Amino acid sequence: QAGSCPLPAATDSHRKDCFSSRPASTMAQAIKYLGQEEAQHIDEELFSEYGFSVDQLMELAGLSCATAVTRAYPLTSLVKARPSLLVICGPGNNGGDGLVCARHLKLFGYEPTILYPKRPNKPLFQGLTTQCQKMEIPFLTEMPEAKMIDEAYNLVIDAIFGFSFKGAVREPFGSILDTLKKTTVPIASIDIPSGWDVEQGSTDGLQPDMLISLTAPKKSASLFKGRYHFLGGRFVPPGLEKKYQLNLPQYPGTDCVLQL
Ligand SMILES: NC(=O)C1=CN([C@@H]2O[C@H](COP(=O)(O)OP(=O)(O)OC[C@H]3O[C@@H](n4cnc5c(N)ncnc54)[C@H](O)[C@@H]3O)[C@@H](O)[C@H]2O)[C@@H](O)CC1
Ligand SMILES: [K+]
Repeated sequence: QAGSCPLPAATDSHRKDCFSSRPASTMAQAIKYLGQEEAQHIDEELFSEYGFSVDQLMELAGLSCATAVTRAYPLTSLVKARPSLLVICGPGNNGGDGLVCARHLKLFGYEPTILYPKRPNKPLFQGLTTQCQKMEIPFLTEMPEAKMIDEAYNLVIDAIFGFSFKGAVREPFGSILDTLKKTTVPIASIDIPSGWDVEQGSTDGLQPDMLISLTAPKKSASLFKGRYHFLGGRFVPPGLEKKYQLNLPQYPGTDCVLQL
């Protein structure tokens, strides 16, 4: 995609935003797709060397995800009478991104419902859960059947596993993913389609309609076949971008997401 604007329907002002301050040599290089270990190293470095806290980056990541969802599925485009969404959160930081995303989507006028079956006993996740409860976001006690999900929700947000997922899926997430595979409603996956190998993907796994890659896409993202691939997590310091040769495209203006 050398020299082409990453925005879908680029206006002249968008083009200017995309290209005005980058030298031609940088624009020509493709964005890097990260391996699992590399993604984990970047993560560690952000917290150690660069002094960020998990809460900070999770807030920005979750806000990016909520913003990307509003771009791909604006309120006016939803087919059901109510702007209902199901957000499924896993046991790690990907699940935390899901909680933040749900809170912002509520503020943006959507009606999220959360399924959060394995909750870590840590103040960060307890706080994020309380924030959602105080925002009057309902929490389900069990995974609904596929038919019920198709009837009740416009979209499922998959925040189950991110770049630390490894091996065979353990319960209750195996059954949850099996049910999700039977749904027809669109799925928006945060960072990785859950259940996919971070580098190799999965031939019989979820096929999300949307993928929101955070920081930089992971290798499996090259196998994503859905309609919307967004980049979010606009928090990478230039020194870190350079060290890992991420070749990130320039986000337009003050936006926290861009469509790849
Ligand atoms: N550095 C970054 O770019 C940032 C990453 N964030 C998010 O953090 C995610 C990574 O978070 P984590 O490292 O906590 O890991 P994940 O959220 O990817 O998953 C780890 C959790 O899943 C469980 N798990 C792993 N394999 C499993 C299996 N086969 N069956 C069942 N459970 C399994 C682990 O026990 C652990 O509880 C990213 O994908 C992204 O969504 C953001 O929150 C903040 C910034
Ligand atoms: K995910």
